[in-house]
Amino acid sequence: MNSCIIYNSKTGNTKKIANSMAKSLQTEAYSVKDTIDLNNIDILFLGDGNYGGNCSAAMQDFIDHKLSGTSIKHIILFGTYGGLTNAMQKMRKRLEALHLPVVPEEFGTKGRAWLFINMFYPNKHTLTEAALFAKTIIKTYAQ
Ligand SMILES: Cc1cc2nc3c(=O)[nH]c(=O)nc-3n(C[C@H](O)[C@H](O)[C@H](O)COP(=O)(O)O)c2cc1C
Repeated sequence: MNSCIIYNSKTGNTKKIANSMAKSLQTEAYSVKDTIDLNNIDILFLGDGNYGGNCSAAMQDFIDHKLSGTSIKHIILFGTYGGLTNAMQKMRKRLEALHLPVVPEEFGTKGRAWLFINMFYPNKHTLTEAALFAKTIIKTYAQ
């Protein structure tokens, strides 16, 4: 089964998580703004930050216009946030509204925001957790 990691990241936190997952799966992480060939992808990891309680406009556009009609079998959400996971919840609702195959498991973690908030996140520990999460997902769904 082929997997792919796609993220949006305005200040770099979600990108770090995406890259850690990619390293553990020996693949690459792509920005949502890249031109990505979604053919032959079975498992898609999709991640973003939380910006005012929602994911980015770029991610909203990607979900709404790029995923329907592909043969993706499982979509796994991940994200970073200052305090709340509501952007991930909105991503999930958006995917579900389009009947896209988002799985229950997700990975969310704190990301550095505004000066001293979550100053040391993501860190070595959370990056390792993200890598382990990605590996567990592949074991679960790549059958
Ligand atoms: C413009 C902006 C708005 C944000 N709004 C929220 C918010 O409403 N709730 C929250 O928990 N975090 C909020 N944050 C914090 C980010 O979600 C957090 O720093 C996240 O790790 C950013 O991901 P990124 O570095 O990949 O862009 C905001 C950050 C920015 C820059």
